[in-house]
Amino acid sequence: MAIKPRIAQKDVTLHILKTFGIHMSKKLGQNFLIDDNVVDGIVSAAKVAEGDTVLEIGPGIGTLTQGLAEAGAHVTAVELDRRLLDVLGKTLDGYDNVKVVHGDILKIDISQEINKEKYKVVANLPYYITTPIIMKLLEDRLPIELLVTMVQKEVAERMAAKPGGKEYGALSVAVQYYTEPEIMFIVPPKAFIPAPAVESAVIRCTVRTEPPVKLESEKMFFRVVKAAFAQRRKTLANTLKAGGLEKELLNQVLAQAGIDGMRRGEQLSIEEFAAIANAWTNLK
Ligand SMILES: C[S@@+](CC[C@H](N)C(=O)[O-])C[C@H]1O[C@@H](n2cnc3c(N)ncnc32)[C@H](O)[C@@H]1O
Repeated sequence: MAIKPRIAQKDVTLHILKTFGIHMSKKLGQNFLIDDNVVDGIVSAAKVAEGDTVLEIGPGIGTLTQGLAEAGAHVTAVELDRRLLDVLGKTLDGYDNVKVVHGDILKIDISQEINKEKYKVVANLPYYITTPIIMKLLEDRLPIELLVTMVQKEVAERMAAKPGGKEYGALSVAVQYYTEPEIMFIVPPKAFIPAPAVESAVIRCTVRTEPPVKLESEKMFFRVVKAAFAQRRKTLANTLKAGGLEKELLNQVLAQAGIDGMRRGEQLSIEEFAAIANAWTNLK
């Protein structure tokens, strides 16, 4: 296995970009890591051990990939930007535990690329599609045990938010339904080139083996959550009606769930959303 000069340094990254004539694409969310400590921090947050299988999304020029490979992981790295394939061929040359796949993570069939009973996802995500990527990985119920991702700090706060605050929303409920999220550390803009306008955070989401609530219908649960947060300022009674709950059933559903219809979605726990969804499913 090759041990090379670390890519996560400003001068090394600039040299590689210059050599290959690469201008970073804002459209593709290209902010490359130039801080070695951050790469090491991500690898250790993901508890990467010899022999682990890791899916990396957006390897860029291979900065984090190198850290993962040196920790002994078998890495499958999916990169959309064709221009970076030549670069990755060079920067990852000699690592026999890395496979680079050219494709769009939102479109490829991941199970075709990784055929393992359990794997980890580790990525410095392109910020323009953070939420669709995370939701796809979770909703597709891939055999992922852990997701460790760099995201905008504000998105990490929304993912990990508890009821009651303005950060708490449909993303919080969905992420916490599938996983147990923990914000691991905050990363300043200067850890990247180009420096993004916002702070970032590394969040670790441990995928649950059992859902945290018992549901009659998962579809109904997400319908209720979506309705409750579609108009955050309105009462639950109003948002549920707007979400299709017939007026005649509304009071029965709320009574059976033991929830006051004057409350707002942002105050409800996952258990309370589940109670409404189960009551609605039973009474309809
Ligand atoms: C924030 S950069 C991270 C690069 C590198 N991992 C690092 O930490 O320096 C995001 C990477 O995702 C790639 N990317 C953007 N959209 C993608 C998509 N839909 N599928 C796969 N990769 C994508 C970008 O080209 C870029 O290399």
